[in-house]
Amino acid sequence: MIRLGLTGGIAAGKSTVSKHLAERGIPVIDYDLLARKAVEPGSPALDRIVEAFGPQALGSDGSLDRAWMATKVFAGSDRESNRRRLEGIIHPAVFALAADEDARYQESGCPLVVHDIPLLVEQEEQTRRHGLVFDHIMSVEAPEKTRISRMVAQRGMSEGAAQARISAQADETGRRALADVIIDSSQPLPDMLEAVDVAVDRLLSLCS
Ligand SMILES: CC(C)(COP(=O)(O)OP(=O)(O)OC[C@H]1O[C@@H](n2cnc3c(N)ncnc32)[C@H](O)[C@@H]1O)[C@@H](O)C(=O)NCCC(=O)NCCS
Ligand SMILES: Nc1ncnc2c1ncn2[C@@H]1O[C@H](COP(=O)(O)OP(=O)(O)OP(=O)(O)O)[C@@H](O)[C@H]1O
Repeated sequence: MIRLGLTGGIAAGKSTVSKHLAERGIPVIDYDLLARKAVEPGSPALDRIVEAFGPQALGSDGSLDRAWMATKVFAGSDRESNRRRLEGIIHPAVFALAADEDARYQESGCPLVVHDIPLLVEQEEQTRRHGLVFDHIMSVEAPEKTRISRMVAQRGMSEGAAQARISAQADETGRRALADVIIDSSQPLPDMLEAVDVAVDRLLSLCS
């Protein structure tokens, strides 16, 4: 089974690419989704977050207050230590869930599985520790100013909050150092998806 790591900075277009690949019937493991699953009400990770950050971490419905948590880990002078603390709680659960999903796809004989993982560069060592070694890495890229305007226009984020997320992540150089496929998401969507198809078809043909 080919394991393709799909990465990119925030709002670069990873989900657009992974949705397209899923529509082609290719299995996708979505780490943002797993990170939400890991902190569902009743989960050990959510209990640990409350222990670490206090009851303000919970909204009135008892689930993680994501907007509050985002201000703790992406803004303020303690953001880096807070982020490390939150990641230390959530990531082990996320990578364990991802490894389980990956194993299920492997058992069912899938030729290719995509790991949609925003923090692939930052967490490369941790993925390896969970036995997740990528045969290929696709990085989806767009200029910072394009990504900021996407976040502002489509997600209602302030420019500062958008910039803060970018600053919390590896830069393009870090991603390029690992990637063997680069997808430019500043080109028109049909062209971008065509480039994705060409790259993925090539990977599939290499293993047949
Ligand atoms: C802080 C949280 C609650 C904010 O939630 P919110 O709904 O605003 O964002 P969401 O989870 O949808 O993430 C959106 C994007 O933010 C970026 N992002 C998320 N977590 C991080 C992080 N720890 N470091 C850098 N960028 C991050 C990614 O590009 C991600 O695609 C949430 O992002 C979180 O729990 N982060 C820690 C878990 C994590 O690292 N997730 C990334 C996948 S493993
Ligand atoms: N080639 C493109 N042309 C125009 N808009 C695009 C293109 N690719 C992606 N987008 C748009 O950019 C926005 C961000 O894309 P997407 O949600 O896929 O990013 P992401 O990398 O998954 O973000 P996150 O890191 O938050 O998960 C979306 O509104 C998407 O429609």
